[in-house]
Amino acid sequence: MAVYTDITEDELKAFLAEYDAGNLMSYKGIAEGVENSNFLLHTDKAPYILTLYEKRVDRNDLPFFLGLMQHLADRGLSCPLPVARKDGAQLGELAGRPAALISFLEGMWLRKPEARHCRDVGEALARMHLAGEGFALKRRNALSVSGWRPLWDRSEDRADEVETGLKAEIATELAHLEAHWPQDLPAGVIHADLFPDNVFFLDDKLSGLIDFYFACNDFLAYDLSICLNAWCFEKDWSYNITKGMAMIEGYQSVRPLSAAETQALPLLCRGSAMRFFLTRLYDWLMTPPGAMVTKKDPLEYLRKLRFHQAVVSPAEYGLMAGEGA
Ligand SMILES: Nc1ncnc2c1ncn2[C@@H]1O[C@H](COP(=O)(O)OP(=O)(O)O)[C@@H](O)[C@H]1O
Ligand SMILES: N[C@@H](CCOP(=O)(O)O)C(=O)O
Repeated sequence: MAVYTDITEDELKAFLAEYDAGNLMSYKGIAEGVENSNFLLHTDKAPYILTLYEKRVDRNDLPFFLGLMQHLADRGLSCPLPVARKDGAQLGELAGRPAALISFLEGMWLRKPEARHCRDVGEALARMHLAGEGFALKRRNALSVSGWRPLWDRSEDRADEVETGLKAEIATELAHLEAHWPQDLPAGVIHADLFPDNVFFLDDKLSGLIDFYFACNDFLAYDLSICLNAWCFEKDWSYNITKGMAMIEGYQSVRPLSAAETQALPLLCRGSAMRFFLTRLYDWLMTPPGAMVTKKDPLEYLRKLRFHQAVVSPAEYGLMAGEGA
């Protein structure tokens, strides 16, 4: 559950008085999510999402996230929009936290995505990459290769509590990734967390993307590797090549991959598996018992990482022969 900060009706009414968003009729905390506190509000005008940004989100990054949603929506991408206050600001303060009112996006996330949904996600990801062009603000990816070691340093001593031998295995993999990480691939604004819970579908059609709070500038193909990891494995951690093929095909129908991106895909998939393994491991070890958040299993990403380590050709992800040439 992710409601870290509680709010009173009076506080909320005072916050809403700064907006032209109607009169409050009801509000409730949203259980899903990890990073921030989210509430669903109904006013006599519309439903809204209220997000209180918690300590892991740097206040200085908020203009990037909120500005990006606006930029993408202006270019036709379906995503939530920050609602401007009467004074024009997109950000206010509530219960001592930076807070924003966000438009409500209709739809639900898919618990059991199929290959055709993966195709839609690939296509939407590529559309997002194109729509991100020209966005003036920049944000470095703090969770790319240079960010992994500091994260690992904080967990490494206790890693074997999660699985015996983990400490040595991850140390070797991290050194490999640091030594071989690509230097020069097409880059731009990436979502960086486009997991199934961040993609909404309505009547079996993709209705929009949410949760831009890890968005940053990085290699575009790295974002695709994150989606392959998040969408194309089964519950037993086996890779579903039909889903992978559909996702890559959807992506390439909008933005074809270059030969360099295709060649880099296995390594990028290893890297993105490492990234989610490390953040999950850290949370797994550090979150106090009883915290109101559902911890995610780091071992899921260890199994995925091992799959990628055994990949010898990008074709194993479902790329057709000759693609990306
Ligand atoms: N704009 C939105 N429209 C509709 N529902 C939303 C919207 N933003 C968030 N939600 C709901 O809140 C949940 C948590 O939001 P999310 O942004 O993923 O949180 P976090 O950043 O804390 O992980 C989502 O799974 C969804 O149910
Ligand atoms: N997608 C990440 C965790 C971040 O969760 P979100 O609710 O912000 O999408 C993971 O699965 O480890």
